[in-house]
Amino acid sequence: MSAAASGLSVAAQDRVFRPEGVIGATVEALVAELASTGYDPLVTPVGRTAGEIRLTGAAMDPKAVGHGDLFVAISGARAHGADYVMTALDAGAAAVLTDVAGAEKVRERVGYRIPVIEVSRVREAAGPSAALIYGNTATSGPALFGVTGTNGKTTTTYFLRSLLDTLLRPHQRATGMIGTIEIASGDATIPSKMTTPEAVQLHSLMALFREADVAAAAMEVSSHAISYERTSGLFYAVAGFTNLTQDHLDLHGSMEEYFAAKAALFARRRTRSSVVIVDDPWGWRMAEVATGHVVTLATAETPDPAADWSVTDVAPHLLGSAFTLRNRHTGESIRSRTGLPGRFNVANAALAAVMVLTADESTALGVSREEIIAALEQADPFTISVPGRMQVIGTAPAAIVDFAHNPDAMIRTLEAAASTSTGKTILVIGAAGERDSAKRPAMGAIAVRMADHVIISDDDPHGEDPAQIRAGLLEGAREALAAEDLDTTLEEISPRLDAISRAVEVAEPEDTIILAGRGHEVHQDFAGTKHPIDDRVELARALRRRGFPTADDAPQTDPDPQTDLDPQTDPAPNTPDHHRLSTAEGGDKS
Ligand SMILES: CC(=O)N[C@H]1[C@@H](OP(=O)(O)OP(=O)(O)OC[C@H]2O[C@@H](n3ccc(=O)[nH]c3=O)[C@H](O)[C@@H]2O)O[C@H](CO)[C@@H](O)[C@@H]1O[C@H](C)C(=O)N[C@@H](C)C(=O)N[C@H](CCC(=O)O)C(=O)O
Ligand SMILES: Nc1ncnc2c1ncn2[C@@H]1O[C@H](COP(=O)(O)OP(=O)(O)OP(=O)(O)O)[C@@H](O)[C@H]1O
Repeated sequence: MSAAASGLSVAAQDRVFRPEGVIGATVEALVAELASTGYDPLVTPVGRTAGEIRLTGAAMDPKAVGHGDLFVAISGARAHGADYVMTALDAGAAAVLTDVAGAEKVRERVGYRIPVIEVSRVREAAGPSAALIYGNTATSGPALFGVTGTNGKTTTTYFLRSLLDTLLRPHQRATGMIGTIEIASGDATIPSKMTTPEAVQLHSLMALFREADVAAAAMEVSSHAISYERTSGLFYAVAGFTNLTQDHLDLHGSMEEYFAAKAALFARRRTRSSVVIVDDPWGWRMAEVATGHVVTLATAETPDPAADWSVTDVAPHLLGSAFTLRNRHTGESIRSRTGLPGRFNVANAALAAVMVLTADESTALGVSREEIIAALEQADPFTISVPGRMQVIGTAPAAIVDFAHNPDAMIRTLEAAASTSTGKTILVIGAAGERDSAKRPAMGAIAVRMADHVIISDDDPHGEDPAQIRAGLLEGAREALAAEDLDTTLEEISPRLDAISRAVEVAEPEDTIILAGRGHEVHQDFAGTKHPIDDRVELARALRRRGFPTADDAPQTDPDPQTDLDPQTDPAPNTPDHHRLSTAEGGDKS
């Protein structure tokens, strides 16, 4: 089943993408579990048999509640979930887990019609509660591979799943994936709302995976998810770290706190093994604070010889690169490749490879080391297309849609363009509103330093004035232009559709066009109104208009250019566009 095709709302898809044979737990058992793990629960029972009520699911969004669910009502930034208890009750909620304020609200709204379990740390208690209901333990499976880091999570997760699939398919075992773009259990998929879902959904997915005989799953773990306790009660076979650079400082405050949030994933109680890229000091620090089995990986051009694994002999291979993985201790040497452009994709592929090689030592994946090496060397698991990640839309000029929306990702992407382009690099860039505004001038400066023609346009303004966001980027760009004697062409063009047309208009066949920042996204959010626009579709259309060739798998376009963007306040539920959807709930890519 593809719930994505079913036309259901996103919350409804969460509700149907559930395991069927959940034995569940009684309210009494849940209260005992929470008491024994230090949550000090207070229960408001409804009659003498309340403890016997069996909970067979859990949900945090009242619209995702199903019959027999524990409704977890949290106090959010804008509302308290308990304000919506009536919706949950109508949908069949069997008990509520909430805090003291929530318990009061439940009493006010529905009296004593439903048992209420009151704890002080609801988000933290949600994980173990859902784990008990869905029967998840540290060893219940599937083998989980978690990836965190500022950039590269989505790509590495796709690489991991592709490698796991190559290994497990011959054994008739399925794989799963949880991340920014989609959630997949074998062949069934639903679009994602968040990079890392709430704990209640994660635990439901683990049970669903087991029902679908999913032996291993790859998942992205955002720093938000760690800070908001979404991964509570989950246990990873291997956790991987890509890198740490400036982003999300509006949530974490400082790089130190951002680092600390990520570091929590690499604790022994969360993961059996950790694989850490140590190309910079943050990586080495992560390897130092990680507890349990820690494996280090160096992927830089001059790899740190102290790392356990290193990447060497990187050479061009089609649009991507071939590379060798060497183990310092065993002398093992594995030649593999990735079809995705950019040196950073070698790092992502190497991380996926070493995570699976590491799991082989500690987890019963059921495949031999020889099979893993054969897959890496011969099956090309990293030559896949990842939606909106260095996605090649045109060939002459090279025309790429990428998700780079922070300074480091921009540098990496523009470096990749410079290394393959013989002509000029034309960049379209914007920045999201209401998110980490400190990074805008830095992004503007990087743009004019590294591209030849920069078009500053809009990303998702959210509630902010788009002109003010562009001004932040322009400020950094103009300062760099003035101070560094650059001869970059700088333009400001809004709306984005015009910026895309302009980029193609000024391009020659030997040039490279990069549309950065929006990747797979298909709507722009202007103050809560969704304007449909897909960079991949619009770029393909503009290229065809000028008679330029498009890549074999570029989106097909109709002959009429998309012009007026229809305001759409309730986006299509099946768009692979969590940022736009999640914006309606208060968050997105920042
Ligand atoms: C900033 C943040 O993380 N916000 C999360 C937070 O929202 P909030 O505090 O604003 O909650 P709220 O809107 O006040 O609602 C509280 C409760 O009332 C319920 N409610 C609320 C309003 C309503 O009309 N009806 C209703 O039922 C909500 O379902 C919720 O249970 O709690 C909500 C419920 O769990 C989350 O869904 C929401 O994540 C939103 C979707 C989000 O987008 N967060 C972003 C920042 C995020 O987590 N991003 C990372 C990736 C970042 C990256 O790497 O790019 C991610 O993992 O996705
Ligand atoms: N290893 C890497 N190092 C630096 N930049 C990278 C790396 N991998 C990808 N990027 C850049 O970051 C962008 C986002 O990549 P990806 O979606 O894989 O990362 P992510 O961590 O999931 O991002 P987000 O958290 O914003 O969803 C890419 O489009 C590319 O420009």
